[in-house]
Amino acid sequence: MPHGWGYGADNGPDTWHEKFPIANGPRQSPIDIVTGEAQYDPELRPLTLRYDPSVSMEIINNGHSVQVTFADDKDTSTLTGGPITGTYRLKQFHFHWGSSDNKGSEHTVDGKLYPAELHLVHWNTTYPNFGEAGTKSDGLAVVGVFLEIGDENPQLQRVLDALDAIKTKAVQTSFADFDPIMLLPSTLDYWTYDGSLTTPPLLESVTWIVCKKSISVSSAQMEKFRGLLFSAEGEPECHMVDNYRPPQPMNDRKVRTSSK
Ligand SMILES: NS(=O)(=O)c1ccc(C(=O)NCC(=O)NCCc2c[nH]cn2)cc1
Ligand SMILES: [Cu+2]
Ligand SMILES: [Zn+2]
Repeated sequence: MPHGWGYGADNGPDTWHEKFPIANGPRQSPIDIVTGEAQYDPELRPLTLRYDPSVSMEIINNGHSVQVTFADDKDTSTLTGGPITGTYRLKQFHFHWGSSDNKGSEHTVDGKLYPAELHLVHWNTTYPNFGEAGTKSDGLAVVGVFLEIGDENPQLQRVLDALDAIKTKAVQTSFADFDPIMLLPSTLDYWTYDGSLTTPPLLESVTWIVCKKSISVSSAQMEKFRGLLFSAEGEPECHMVDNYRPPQPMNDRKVRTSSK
């Protein structure tokens, strides 16, 4: 996957518009969630996440994040309900994090940055595959979960224990029987808005569903994420940190919330 974008000074978020002009589009992500302006919508349904751990496949360092991929050729791991209609299939989850505990999330809440953010990426099964869905305004749905410094999170530990095997870019290893439901907070109240992928190609095809409740991560666990490298084996080491895009203009969008 030879391409130039990244999070450095010369290829970071402020340069992405050069190759991806949609970076200045009307429905870009992430955003700052202004809680006082979020509108309660009684028509929003509860999220229904039905995940089957047997379809987790690999864990990959793709040069931007650590990603766990799922077999998505059947309706085995799905998202329904919430703000979406129809069935969306889980394709992958990944994280964004900072070089220190005071930053790292992509979405912010009343200006607050969290140390990390988990993204569970789903695509609308009315389209034939993820690639096609990515070109449709209702093609993708990403569930975002904030990580907050606190107790060590045992559910995360299995992901973190795999990181030593995928330290450098483009390395992957098998990662079977992982149930991402274990990574979700206890209650699934959420904010939702129409947005985009937060990395190139920045496609404006994402219904964002950001959980109000965070999950815990210890500072020591955060250090494990920071041990990953953006760089490939044999290249000068560049630690994978601050792989987050800052909040983008809201323009004329509204954030709705599932609870008062
Ligand atoms: N942060 S986020 O908004 O949740 C998100 C951002 C990008 C993608 C994506 O799917 N992006 C193209 C792609 O196919 N990405 C994998 C292949 C790849 C790219 N670079 C290295 N491997 C999915 C979710
Ligand atoms: Cu890439
Ligand atoms: Zn992401």
